[in-house]
Amino acid sequence: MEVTARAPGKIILAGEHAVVHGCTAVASSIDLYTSVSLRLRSEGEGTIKLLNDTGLDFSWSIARIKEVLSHLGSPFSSTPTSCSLETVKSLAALVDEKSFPESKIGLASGVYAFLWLYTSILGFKPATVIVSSELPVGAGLGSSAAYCVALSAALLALSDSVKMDVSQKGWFTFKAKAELVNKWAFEGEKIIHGRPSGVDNSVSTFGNVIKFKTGVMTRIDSNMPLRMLITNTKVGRDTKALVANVSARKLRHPGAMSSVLNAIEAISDEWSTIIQSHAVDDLCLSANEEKLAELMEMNQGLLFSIGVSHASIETILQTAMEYKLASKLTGAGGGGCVLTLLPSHVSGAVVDKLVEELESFGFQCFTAGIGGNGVQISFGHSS
Ligand SMILES: Nc1ncnc2c1ncn2[C@@H]1O[C@H](COP(=O)(O)OP(=O)(O)O)[C@@H](O)[C@H]1O
Ligand SMILES: C[C@@](O)(CCOP(=O)(O)O)CC(=O)O
Ligand SMILES: [Mg+2]
Repeated sequence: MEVTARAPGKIILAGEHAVVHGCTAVASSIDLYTSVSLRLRSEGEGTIKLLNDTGLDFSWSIARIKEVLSHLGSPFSSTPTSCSLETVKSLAALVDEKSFPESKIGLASGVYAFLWLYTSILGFKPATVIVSSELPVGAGLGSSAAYCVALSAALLALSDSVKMDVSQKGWFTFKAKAELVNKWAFEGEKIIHGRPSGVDNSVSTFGNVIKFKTGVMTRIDSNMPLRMLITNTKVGRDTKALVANVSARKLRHPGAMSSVLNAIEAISDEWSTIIQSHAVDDLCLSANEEKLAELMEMNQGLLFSIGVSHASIETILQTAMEYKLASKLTGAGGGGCVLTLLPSHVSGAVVDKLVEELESFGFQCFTAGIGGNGVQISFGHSS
């Protein structure tokens, strides 16, 4: 029995970090996916195997995994449950038994999340799991959420508690279980991020453009053609550390930080109003695009003030400014990706020139479809 699940990455248009502290963010799915193929194997082959296009290749015997985790009473697929610190330590011990390549040590938390989601949802069934991704990992495009969402969807599709019609052909949305997928993915994100807001797993599960505040997601019908250039600084960073640094700054300067976070929330609210409005003509559209550009500049300034920008991000902002284009970091910052708004009047030739200049610094530029599908599954399909 085999299933493949694919889940999209995301861009945060406004409100990253502030959303962790209860303020509104606006985010959109993008058409770059992480895919997870899960094949259950016969009981004779007593291992759980994880193959990953990031270069990881691990296999654990079922007997060893049971020894460490069976006291937890899994599977409990219908009850998304947090992984305790003590259990994370046990998972780390399982991973430490394998020779983990030093250069990939940042991926260890992804493997802990895998072991937690796998055993909680499927128990101790032998299987091979293959992960592949079109998303840069650790670059602000929500690779961690896409990974947790795709993993949760594939595991739930083959779990005993979910009865699926496995004869369905092609990709389809997992509507009936999307809420459950989202909740499990959030538990995986907690292992990777420490304190996720839930915006990334929600937009990856449900797709489209969303507004998100204190765990509540509202779908937004965007009536604006949104074009963004995405530039990857290729500077590695870790969301968990950046989120923790912002929380520490908030503890040191509660009054100032609360004003900054509220200002970011006002920007998110204005973003959502503008993109839902109908521009009656080109003049009105470009006025709206100018407002969004200003909001991006302000959001970036506020993100700088909470300590999550980076010299590489500033270089991109300045370069795009020479073309009168506004940018902001997206995701946790500290490196990772930057969004540059491409208003409708900007020609392909101008974009090409900007891309050439940015790539001459060693950055990588691309565009992506904004606001498409959420998680989808397909039976008997290999990615
Ligand atoms: N394809 C994947 N395989 C294994 N782990 C992954 C994968 N994608 C993401 N991760 C996990 O997510 C982490 C990166 O997440 P994060 O720092 O939140 O950045 P982002 O979500 O912006 O890419 C990685 O270090 C790893 O633990
Ligand atoms: C910084 C934050 O707002 C977004 C993090 O996104 P990413 O992991 O950098 O793609 C954290 C969160 O909302 O959980
Ligand atoms: Mg992440």
